[in-house]
Formats: sequence, structure tokens, C-alpha cells
Amino acid sequence: MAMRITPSILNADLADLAGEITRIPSADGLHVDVMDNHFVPNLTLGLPVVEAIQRHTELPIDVHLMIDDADAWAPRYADLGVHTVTFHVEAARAPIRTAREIRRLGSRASMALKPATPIEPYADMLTELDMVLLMTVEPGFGGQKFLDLVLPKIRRTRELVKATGQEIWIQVDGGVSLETVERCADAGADVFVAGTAVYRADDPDEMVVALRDRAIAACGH
Ligand SMILES: O=C(CO)[C@H](O)[C@H](O)COP(=O)(O)O
Ligand SMILES: [Fe+2]
Repeated sequence: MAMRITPSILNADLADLAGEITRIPSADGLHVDVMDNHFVPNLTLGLPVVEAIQRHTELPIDVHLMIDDADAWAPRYADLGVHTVTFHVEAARAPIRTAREIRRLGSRASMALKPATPIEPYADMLTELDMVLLMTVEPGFGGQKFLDLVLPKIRRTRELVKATGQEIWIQVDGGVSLETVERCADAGADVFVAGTAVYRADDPDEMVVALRDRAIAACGH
């Protein structure tokens, strides 16, 4: 199973995004955190900035929407032509329709769950998704401590994904580092967001490679 590292630019120098992106050529994608100060108590960036980032990178862009009214906003990001659009199920009124709309517009559809949101109620809609994002911190801020209590949900999600017979990626986001990446990979994750670990490293690209190597070594599924 391929292991992918998608660094978050949340803790990069936001005034020099173009420069920061060139520091991680080995990344498998670029994770962009969109926050609206309603769904989470923090405000970052939106459509115009994502559109501008697209002009500066060949990396697949993975947009993580932490915003209310996900049904209305997610298709607008897919419309930009980004690789993946992730919306939070807690912010969606019609997650199946929204996932289908993202796919219809040509992006991969992904749904995120906060740490306390169970996966079981969504088992039957997994086939509508290309990726599930399991938050390993409460969304809103970079640099938080990894929540081990999410590990059983990662395992359960891997079982449910296996049962579909489809290739649905499982992404973890929050507190992923050299210390925690193995636990996530062993539990069944195959896409890893790392913000602080990558952008606070002396050599961010070396860290991307090191995280991927550890994930591959620990892959227990
Ligand atoms: O979605 C997020 C926060 O809500 C970020 O992607 C995440 O926190 C990455 O930062 P770090 O690796 O520092 O935890
Ligand atoms: Fe994120």
C-alpha cells in the first residue's frame, strides 16, 4: 500500500507561500487548511489564495475545509480543479450529495470527522468517497498534541474500507510526527498530514522522506 505525505502549510511562512512550497519537492501533495472562524475558532485563507497557490505548484492540492455550510462551499473549491476537496461531516447537511457534486466537478471527494465523531453511521456511504480524513486533534490550530484515542477509529475505518472492496484512502491530520506516524500507519492510515513536524524541521524535505519511510516500515495492513 502506498504511503503518502501531504504537508500542511498552516505553520509555514504564510507571507511567502510560493517559497515555502518549493521546500518540499518530495511531498505527495499540499494540504491547505481553510478556516472560517465559525466552524473552528480560527481564520486562515479561502478561494482566492487556493487559486493563487495553484499557479505556483505542480503538487496535487488537498483542500481541508473547516467551514460551515460545507454543501455550498465544497463544490466551489472542486470547481478550481484541485486534486481533493475534504469537507467536515459535522458541517454538511447533505454529505452524499456534496460528495457526488465534488466528484462530478472532477476532484476527489473526501469527508472529515472530528475526533469525537464516530465512523459507523457513515459506513454505507464510504463508497461515495475517495478519502476519509480522521482528525487526530480538534480542528482549528496547528501544533497540537496527537490524540491516541483516535487510533481505534482508524482501525475500524480500515476494516470498513476493506469491506467495500474499493481503494479509499484514510488520511490522518493533527500532531503527526516521527513519534506518532508509526501508530497511525499500523492502525491503517495511508495519507499523513504533517504541519509543524515538516515546517519546523531544519530540512522540511528530509522530514517528508523520513515520515514516509517510517510509515512504510510500520504499515501493518
Ligand atoms: O487541520 C489542521 C488543524 O485543524 C492542520 O492540518 C493540522 O493541525 C496540521 O498541523 P500540525 O501537524 O502542526 O498538527
Ligand atoms: Fe488540516
